Amino acid sequence: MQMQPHPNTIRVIQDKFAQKQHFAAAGVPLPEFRDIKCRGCMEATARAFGFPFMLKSKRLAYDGKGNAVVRDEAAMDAAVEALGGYAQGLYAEKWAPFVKELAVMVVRSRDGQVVSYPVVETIHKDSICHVTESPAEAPPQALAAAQACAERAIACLQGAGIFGVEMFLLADGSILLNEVAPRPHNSGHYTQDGCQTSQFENHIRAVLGWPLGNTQQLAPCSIMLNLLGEEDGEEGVRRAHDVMARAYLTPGTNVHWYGKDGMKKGRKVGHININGGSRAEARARLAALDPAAAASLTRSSHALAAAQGEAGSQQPSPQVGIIMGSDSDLATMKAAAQVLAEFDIPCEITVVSAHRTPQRMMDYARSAHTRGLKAIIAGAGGAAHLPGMVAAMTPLPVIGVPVKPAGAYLDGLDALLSIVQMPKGVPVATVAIGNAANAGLLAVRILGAYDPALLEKMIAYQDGMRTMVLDKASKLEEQGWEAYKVATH
Ligand SMILES: Nc1cncn1[C@@H]1O[C@H](COP(=O)(O)O)[C@@H](O)[C@H]1O
Repeated sequence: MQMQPHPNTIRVIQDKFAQKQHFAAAGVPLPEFRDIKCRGCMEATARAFGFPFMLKSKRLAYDGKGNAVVRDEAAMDAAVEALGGYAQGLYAEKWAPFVKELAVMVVRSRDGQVVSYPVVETIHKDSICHVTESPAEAPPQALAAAQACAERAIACLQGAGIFGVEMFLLADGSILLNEVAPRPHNSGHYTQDGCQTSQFENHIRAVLGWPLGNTQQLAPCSIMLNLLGEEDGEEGVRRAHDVMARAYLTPGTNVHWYGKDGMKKGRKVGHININGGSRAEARARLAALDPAAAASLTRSSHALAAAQGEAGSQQPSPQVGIIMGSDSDLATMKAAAQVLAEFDIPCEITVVSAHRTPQRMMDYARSAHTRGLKAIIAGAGGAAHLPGMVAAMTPLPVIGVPVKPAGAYLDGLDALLSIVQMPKGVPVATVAIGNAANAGLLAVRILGAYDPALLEKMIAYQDGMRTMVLDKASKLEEQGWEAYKVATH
């Protein structure tokens, strides 16, 4: 016999205050909340929660609608009015100082079986979901807590179908449930191309009483980019089409265009799903479509690192990327890394070949600025196209190092000319053949222009160089040219 949904289900789900009371009774972690019926309730809430606190409409609230931040006493009446007055049905929630917003799609069968999808991070723009990334970048314990919280919340409801569970990740790694949407949800759109069974299929399966589908993610990282109208009318359509045109050129990418009538600023008109073989690859692909969206993920990574006390527990993020066409260039290129180490500048170093790994070069160049790099040092020998091609695809400064490979016929002149002869519009700062140390020093100067402490170190370095030359000059003058021995360095 198939179970029917409980007759109260719709009421409980649509009334968010009732829904939260229900979750609280089931022990789901929630921000503190209270019913708001009058001005006196608002004043009591302000005393209990302090400012700011959230005022929420019990019904019909989504995409930032039906929510108001109450920042101080003077803002109380305006917030109530903005949500339609006390008679509308309001409740207040204590402010949750979250590090990230997480979400889990949970599917519940008619007989109460609950299956969940991976935990995603959601990033909002003007209170509308803009980007999701799965799996969310968060400590494993926090991911497990979010998954358990979402499943527990949905298990205690009585409806069948798919539910979007939105949560807050706090700085101490704990989870609070924010909202539950009883329907396919934006934070589950990635499942269409990123998981074994999409949220839509699982919704139908659950409602019909069919077996629930496998929720496993197919790629190591899946990102969803919402296409939000950037402008009203034709200009908005043109801009959305520009993003889609780039998506069609980007591997691992699927475009979903809703074909809605008309275009309005801020309106959801489609979404793009991106799969990547790694988080870095998926983010690089996103950066090729929408650099600002990719930057929002980078900012979120930094916020998490800061919350975890990055200084003590983790490596600082690299400021300079050193790349080279082959590991055979390392003997030359390591001088750049040595200089950066001398100046305490964290760097990353790897092999990227313009000819042997062109896709890797594109991914690297396009994601570099979103990952927090400030400059790139690129070295190669022979037909050394790496620095120029990277410069074509990154807004960061690129310093080229012409390498003279062992046994080369042209003594590195081929590499020098390949790197230095860039067309107007795409600059590569080129150092002398084999002089990777100078590339390192130039990177230090670029960073130092905006970092007074680093600038001081550079001044000290130059002072040290001057003192060293003056010492040598006086020794040469003292000892005479016949006795003087040139120190090797
Ligand atoms: N131009 C280029 C593209 N891919 C590798 N190279 C360069 O080819 C030279 C020889 O590489 P290998 O030693 O791997 O044969 C290296 O200097 C390397 O930068």
